[in-house]
Amino acid sequence: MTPTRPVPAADAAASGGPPGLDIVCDGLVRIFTSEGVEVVALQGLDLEVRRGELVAVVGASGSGKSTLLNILSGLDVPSAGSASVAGHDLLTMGRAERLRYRRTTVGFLHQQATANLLPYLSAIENIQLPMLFASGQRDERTTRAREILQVLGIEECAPRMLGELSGGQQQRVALGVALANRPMVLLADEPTGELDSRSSDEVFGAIRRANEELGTTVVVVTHDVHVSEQVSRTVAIRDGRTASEVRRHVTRGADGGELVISQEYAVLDRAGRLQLPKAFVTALGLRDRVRLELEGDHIGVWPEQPREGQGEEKP
Ligand SMILES: Nc1ncnc2c1ncn2[C@@H]1O[C@H](COP(=O)(O)OP(=O)(O)OP(=O)(O)O)[C@@H](O)[C@H]1O
Repeated sequence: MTPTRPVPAADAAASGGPPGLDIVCDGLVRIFTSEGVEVVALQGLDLEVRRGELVAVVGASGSGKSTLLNILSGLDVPSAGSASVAGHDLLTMGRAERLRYRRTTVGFLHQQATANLLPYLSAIENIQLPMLFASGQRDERTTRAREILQVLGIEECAPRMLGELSGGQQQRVALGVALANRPMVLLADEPTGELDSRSSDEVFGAIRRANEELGTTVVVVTHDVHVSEQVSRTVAIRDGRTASEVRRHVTRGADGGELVISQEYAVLDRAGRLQLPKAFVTALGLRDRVRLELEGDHIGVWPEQPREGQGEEKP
């Protein structure tokens, strides 16, 4: 399900990142201070995304999803840890590199289409606008904008003003703006959050085509189960850490039809920590300490038992 395609031109020259990986976050920490109170939004988050992958990020409100996207987009800087995107070190890059990075390496799609669009420009003019800040001739910009409109399935919208477009069409034009400078990575924050299910399908279909036909690596934050179930990897964030992952692949069933197999994994960080799923913790009443036992090919986890003859352990 994860295609391998040509690297987008805008950042093909970027070097220094691990081969085949577009995003690498290691022990990422972001602490906000608000009115003297510290809020730890990310507490040692690890994440790797391969070139050309389409990954969904899910998690409860306040778990740190937007904080992660803001860091990956170059808008915000982490407090500690390391993060690199397409070979750019997000902690150490200077102002000029950060500006170039935000213009050409990453594209950002917001929940509200209007955040990416100017109402007094047509759809194609909106898509051409970010290209003015990168290199290229006028003809080249027009050709590329038309190609993008075609990939996103909205060629007929080229001359229309925003008021003449449906919500789903506006969001696809906004996606075109995010893709205008051929970014290596597209970051989308709840891109279907304000749309009905038909428009949501159209927008997510356009994101998939950008991933498959333009080779753009995509990270999409979503609460939309319909979206997260359509990607090969969904990463769940809990309390500022990547807690678990669902991987899906398509196989053939006994009747020859397509069968989607999905498997949930807990994420083990470099220090050996993992978060047990809440349902498992509740089912066995686990708390404070658990007993571990190494078996031949797995580890057993048991609730702590009072020691024989001693009853409850004293503090
Ligand atoms: N600028 C800020 N100042 C102080 N605290 C912040 C700031 N930005 C985020 N936070 C806090 O950091 C935590 C993570 O917030 P974040 O917006 O990343 O969560 P989220 O998973 O995107 O939530 P939602 O799904 O509601 O958008 C929250 O406790 C939030 O209140």
